[in-house]
Amino acid sequence: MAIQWFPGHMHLTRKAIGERIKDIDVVIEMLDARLPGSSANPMLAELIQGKPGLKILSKQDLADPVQTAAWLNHYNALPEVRALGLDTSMVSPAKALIEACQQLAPNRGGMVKPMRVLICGIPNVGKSTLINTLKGKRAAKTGDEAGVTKLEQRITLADDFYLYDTPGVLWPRIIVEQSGFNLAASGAIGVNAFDEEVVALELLNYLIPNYPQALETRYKIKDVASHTDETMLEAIARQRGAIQSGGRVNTSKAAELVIHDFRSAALGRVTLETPEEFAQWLAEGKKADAERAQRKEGSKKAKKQARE
Ligand SMILES: Nc1nc2c(ncn2[C@@H]2O[C@H](COP(=O)(O)OP(=O)(O)OP(=O)(O)O)[C@@H](O)[C@H]2O)c(=O)[nH]1
Repeated sequence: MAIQWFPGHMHLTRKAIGERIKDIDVVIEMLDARLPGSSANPMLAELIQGKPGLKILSKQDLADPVQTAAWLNHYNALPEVRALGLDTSMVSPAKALIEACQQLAPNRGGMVKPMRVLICGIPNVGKSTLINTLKGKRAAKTGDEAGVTKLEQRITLADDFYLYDTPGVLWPRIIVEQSGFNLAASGAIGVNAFDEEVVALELLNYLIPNYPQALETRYKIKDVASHTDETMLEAIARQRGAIQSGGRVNTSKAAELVIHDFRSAALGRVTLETPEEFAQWLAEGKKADAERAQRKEGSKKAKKQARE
């Protein structure tokens, strides 16, 4: 799925992270618990230069708790990585966050230096919400520290614990096609950048085998398993009275409804990818990407030869 990126912003963000990273002890990456793999930024690994990482699965109140546990286990099994699930219902997430960072970077010159933590995440993942909760009364915003860009803010979480917000936006180049659909369904991508009907069909394609009960309960449609994504979208349109003049079903309206119901958890708590599924999509995506690059290189060579 083609998505409009903003290379200018990206460049500034990469530069700012590059400048800041040498002073950082731990990098927090916020991920959407409904799509942890797709909301991750593969480029981050190369930017953070092997610093320990804390993955925060945000919006866990909207995600399938079984899958959130599976993703947390998956990340916690990786070296130099810890993972935490959070949502806005946690009154005081700072304690868990500080503890996890201290476990990841216990020896910083005998604890004399303060802990410096950088927080990153794709748009809409809940970064501002978490930062505002963390700020509470201890808010300290500084833009005048050497090397701190104007956009960057520093939050003092404890006397010896500083949290730096990444300036700008860090978008990945999406090589997993399914990730584009899942990001669009989650609300991370502006509505003008994708076709709602295509995204709703992909969503239904995942929900029919994985969350049939959720569809049956929400839309009062029996025998969900007998439906394809297209017949399901039509059935939802009919069920909800989304009918155009002439009696044709309004699948565009139904698509809007399905996406809204997923985002608001009216369908219940749903996760769109398991660690195993995402690993497989990623392997396929990388293979297709390499083949594309090879074809491009081949056609470049052929054009060059034709010119000579
Ligand atoms: N249900 C639920 N909604 C959340 C949670 N955290 C954030 N949200 C909602 O998600 C939306 C995006 O949250 P923000 O905090 O603005 O996300 P952001 O990552 O700062 O987004 P940008 O400002 O685009 O970078 C808002 O509507 C929040 O209310 C959560 O834990 N649970």
